[in-house]
Amino acid sequence: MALDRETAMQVAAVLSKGLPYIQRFTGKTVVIKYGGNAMENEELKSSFARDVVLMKLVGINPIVVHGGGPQIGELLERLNIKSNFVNGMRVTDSQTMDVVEMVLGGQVNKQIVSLINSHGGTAVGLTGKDANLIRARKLEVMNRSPELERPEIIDIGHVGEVASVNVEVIEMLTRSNVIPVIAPIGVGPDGASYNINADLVAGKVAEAMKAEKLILLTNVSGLKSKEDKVLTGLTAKQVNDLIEDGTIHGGMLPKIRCALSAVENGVRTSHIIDGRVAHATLLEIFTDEGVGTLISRN
Ligand SMILES: Nc1ncnc2c1ncn2[C@@H]1O[C@H](COP(=O)(O)OP(=O)(O)O)[C@@H](O)[C@H]1O
Ligand SMILES: CC(=O)N[C@@H](CCC(=O)OP(=O)(O)O)C(=O)O
Repeated sequence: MALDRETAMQVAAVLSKGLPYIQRFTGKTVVIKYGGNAMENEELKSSFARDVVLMKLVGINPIVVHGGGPQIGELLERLNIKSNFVNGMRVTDSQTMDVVEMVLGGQVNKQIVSLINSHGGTAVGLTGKDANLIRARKLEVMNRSPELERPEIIDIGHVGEVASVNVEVIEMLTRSNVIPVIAPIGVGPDGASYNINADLVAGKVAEAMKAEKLILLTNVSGLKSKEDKVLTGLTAKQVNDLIEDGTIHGGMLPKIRCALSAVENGVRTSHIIDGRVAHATLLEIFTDEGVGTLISRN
């Protein structure tokens, strides 16, 4: 479609403004966690896929780790299977694990792969089981209720944490210009599947790949204070205080913990941003208008 001269000039100006950012980030790895809550509608999903394709074309290595909590919840409900969360983690019995694997490894993963490919990228979908990409161990959750004499372990079933990431497989894909799209399912020593919170997987992949950025796309405008203000530039101590007084709870707990851990373990910056804003990823990378909460090493 031909543009009028004024619009064409604007496009040229915008592209030119992106140059310093492209120079800064080309050759760098950016891990993007695409949360199930940020997959609100087709338009948003499409704009996310276009952003990822554009990043790859200007020499950035995007790695997508996706969630799908609401999508798992929907199918569980249709199947009349009850689901509970402890500390932001889904209690996962064997039946629930089957549903998690179907929804994350099948439905959600392939949808994202297809979208990226339909916009001209080359995406390949994997779960942590492919080439032992994500080795997992059972996650132990402690009940520290003051009513107990001593903390007790709560068994939340087939829920895992990341034991290791097979960096070579990711590098092999990115070297071949492929965009890896990873579903957060880990494999145990005995070959069993583990349901892992997608933020945890994204954080560990970012650490293992020594990523420049970890971007966590969610459905809020950032980490918020009690007064509902978006907070940025937080220290580990401030974050712990906010957890203790209950300001940070639910799904934000694993998110903020892995954002902190990532910057403490070699990732330059972590960002918790609003995935409901169209082109949120581009705004974060190619402008100074980064939206949301920034967590950096210093
Ligand atoms: N202090 C906080 N600031 C912002 N969101 C918070 C906070 N504490 C809890 N939350 C909740 O965390 C949710 C984001 O986590 P989650 O639902 O797991 O999203 P995602 O699917 O993107 O991982 C928000 O929608 C919000 O309800
Ligand atoms: C253990 C655990 O809670 N796993 C998550 C995995 C998906 C996920 O993390 O999805 P979002 O990022 O969309 O929340 C779950 O079962 O919902």
